[in-house]
Amino acid sequence: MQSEMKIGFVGGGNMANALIGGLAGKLTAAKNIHVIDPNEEALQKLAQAFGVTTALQAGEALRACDVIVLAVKPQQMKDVVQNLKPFIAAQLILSIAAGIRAVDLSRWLGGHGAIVRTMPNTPALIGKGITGMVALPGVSAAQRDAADAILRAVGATVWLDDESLIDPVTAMSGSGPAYVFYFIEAMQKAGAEMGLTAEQANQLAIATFTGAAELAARSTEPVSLLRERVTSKGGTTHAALTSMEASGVSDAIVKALKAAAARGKELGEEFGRD
Ligand SMILES: NC(=O)C1=CN([C@@H]2O[C@H](COP(=O)(O)OP(=O)(O)OC[C@H]3O[C@@H](n4cnc5c(N)ncnc54)[C@H](O)[C@@H]3O)[C@@H](O)[C@H]2O)C=CC1
Ligand SMILES: O=C(O)[C@@H]1CCC=N1
Repeated sequence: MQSEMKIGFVGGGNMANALIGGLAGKLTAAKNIHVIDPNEEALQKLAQAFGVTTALQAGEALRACDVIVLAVKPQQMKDVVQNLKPFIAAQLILSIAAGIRAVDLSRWLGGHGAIVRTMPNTPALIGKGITGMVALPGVSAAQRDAADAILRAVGATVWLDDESLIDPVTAMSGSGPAYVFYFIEAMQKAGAEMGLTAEQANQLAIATFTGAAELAARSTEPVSLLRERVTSKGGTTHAALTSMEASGVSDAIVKALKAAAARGKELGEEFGRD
């Protein structure tokens, strides 16, 4: 059932598009979604695609919102939030920015307590996102439900007790779609180098990813067992996995995710000062 929730977006870029795609006309009517962005082209695209209302800067429409989603780059957050301050009263503030800590957002907003920090991902665009979320103690049960409803409109939600775990979530599912695309690109390249057409390589790589991921999602058994079932003794999979182990692929992936989490923490320290 559609709610009457009024949702403001500050920033109408990639991630706002992904979220609005799942919300407009579903959780709430498109007219209840208001987007602020200084980029006129971005606003036109959103208005045309979803029928949301837009403005180049914050105004009364933002003040009337129940929830305001902060969807600008971490580097811009402090300036953006300080300019929003005159328009913030009781609204729930929902940040999707990597790194930026809730306590810094609260300070920039003069001690605002109703803040939920989240980390969604781009599959939200097709309703298959997953979002890690954490609430400041000043968030009411109703506001927590509203935040959950917004992110559940575009996929699954995982609530965290400890804000520091948002950086690992960012490293896994926030940035994760890029690792999957990277792996698919490498498989496509291999297929093409071995003589398949680009179209065949594309079809084979993507169907393998979606099929294996669906199998893992539906299985009650550990993923390692599913892997072993593909790996015949002395066979082709064994040859590939032995080569990957020799190249340190698993260790490299663990190292890469830790680098992403460290960068998240660093962004918070770098752009959350004063
Ligand atoms: N792209 C992704 O996969 C994910 C991104 N995020 C987070 O989402 C946030 C936005 O990222 P993207 O959408 O990828 O970036 P983007 O660059 O596509 O969008 C940012 C938007 O903010 C707008 N903007 C700049 N100054 C503004 C201002 N003063 N007021 C309002 N809007 C302003 C820009 O014009 C742009 O349209 C970031 O903080 C990022 O960490 C979180 C999860 C996944
Ligand atoms: O790369 C980034 O910083 C953002 C956060 C997660 C996905 N994209």
